[in-house]
Parts: sequence; structure tokens; C-alpha cells
Amino acid sequence: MPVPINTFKKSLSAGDTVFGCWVGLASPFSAELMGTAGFDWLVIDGEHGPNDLRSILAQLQVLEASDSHPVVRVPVGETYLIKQMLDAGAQTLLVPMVESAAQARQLVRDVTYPPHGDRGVGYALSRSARFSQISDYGTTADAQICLLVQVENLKGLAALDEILEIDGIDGVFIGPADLAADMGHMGNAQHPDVQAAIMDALRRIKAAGKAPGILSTNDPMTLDALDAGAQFVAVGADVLLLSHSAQALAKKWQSTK
Ligand SMILES: O=C(O)C(=O)C[C@H](O)[C@@H](O)CO
Repeated sequence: MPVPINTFKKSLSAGDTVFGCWVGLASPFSAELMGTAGFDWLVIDGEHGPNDLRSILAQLQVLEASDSHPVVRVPVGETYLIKQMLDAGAQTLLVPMVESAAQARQLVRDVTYPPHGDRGVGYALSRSARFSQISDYGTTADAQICLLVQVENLKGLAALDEILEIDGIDGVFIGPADLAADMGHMGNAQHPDVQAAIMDALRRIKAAGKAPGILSTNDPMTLDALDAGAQFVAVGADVLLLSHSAQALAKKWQSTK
């Protein structure tokens, strides 16, 4: 049995644009539902969603049947978390708060098997190798791992050119909310200075031959990001979709009292 082809990574390498959605409800049931919606990719959010390894594993399992590629966002770029998520079957990782080339280089080593990296070899037991059914997983897995790093503060932007020179980083996601906060505009990613920084970063990422990524629920911003070269573009979040529609429905009928 061959290692699964990472179709998301293949799309990014081909220069394709892929639309995604954040999945923060931390439920395999709602993740399975989101997997039927038609997005190219879904972020299982281990940073701001109430997720842990087991809940992320359950969501990976239900999304196996979906055409939406699961991207696992770890809460922090720690080696032990990365090895656990990869062995659980994640093929694409999104790592928040990357702000130096040294940090990015270590993340590449964390997702790469020896001799070129430090990923621990335990795939004989792992879901990622289909419990030893993928006998050559150790020599074929690296090519199907997609590493996305988040640059989302001023320190990260200052290190962006160095980060973009690192082989093994497949894409760079600009985090609007955290960047806005670090720029002194908490809650206002639409501030002109923040927008300018985001679009400049996306252009630089594209020019460096890496895949630029963004999350935007603001259509003009989404279109600007696409113009700037954004390739993996999240356009919503399950929590917001449910919360906003529930509030609107309640308001509609409460107003008839
Ligand atoms: O900084 C950002 O923006 C992101 O990284 C995305 C957020 O974490 C996401 O939870 C939406 O606010």
C-alpha cells in the first residue's frame, strides 16, 4: 500500500488556488458535516479550538471520506506535538507564531525523517502508516508532508525573507488577527496599515515561490489577497457560520413577539 498522496500539497505546488474553512467546533460530527460542504481544505484548529490529540484524531478519521483535505493547526510548534499529529495521520500541519528562521528550520526537521530530519520513527504503530500496511512509509512519507508556518507578528514579518529561503517550508500563512494586534490595532485587521502589511507579505511569499495563505471573512480583503497571490485561502469558520446564523434566526422570530 503506498503512502497517501497529499493532494493539497500537490495543488499548492501546481500554483492552484484552494479555498478552505476553519473548523473549531472540536467535534467529529460537525467536522464530518463540514467535510460534505465542498471546501478544498479544512483547518482542524488545535490552537484556538478546544481540541486535543484525541479530538483531532477523531476529526482526521471522519474526514478520511471527504474530498476536503484536513490541515491540522497545532497549538504551538513543539516537536512532541508535531510527531503525535503526524503519526495520527495528519499530512499537512499549520504552525502558529513562527517568528524566526531558526524556528522554521527546526520545524522542517521535526516533520522530516532521518537522515535529513529529526522526526521520531514509530510508524510501525501509527495510523499514518496504516498500522504497518505502508511498509515503506519511512522512506516515502516526507514527500507527502506539507508544512505551513504562520507569520503573524512584526518579528515574524522582519524574518520573513529568511524564512522564505528555507527548503521544506511549503507555505506561509499570514495571521490577520494576531498581526493586527501586534501592530497596535487589536480587533481591526481592516486597518489600512495592517492591510498593507498583509498584502505586501503575501506578494513576497508568492515571489519567493512559496504558497501564500490567509483567512478572511471580508470579501474585499479576500479579493485583495487573491490579487496579491494568496493560494490557500480560508473564507470562513464553522463557529462563525453557526453562531451568526443562529443569532439571526433567533432575532428574526423574537422580533415578531
Ligand atoms: O491571526 C490570525 O488571524 C489567525 O491565525 C487566525 C485566527 O487564529 C483564527 O482563529 C480566526 O480568528
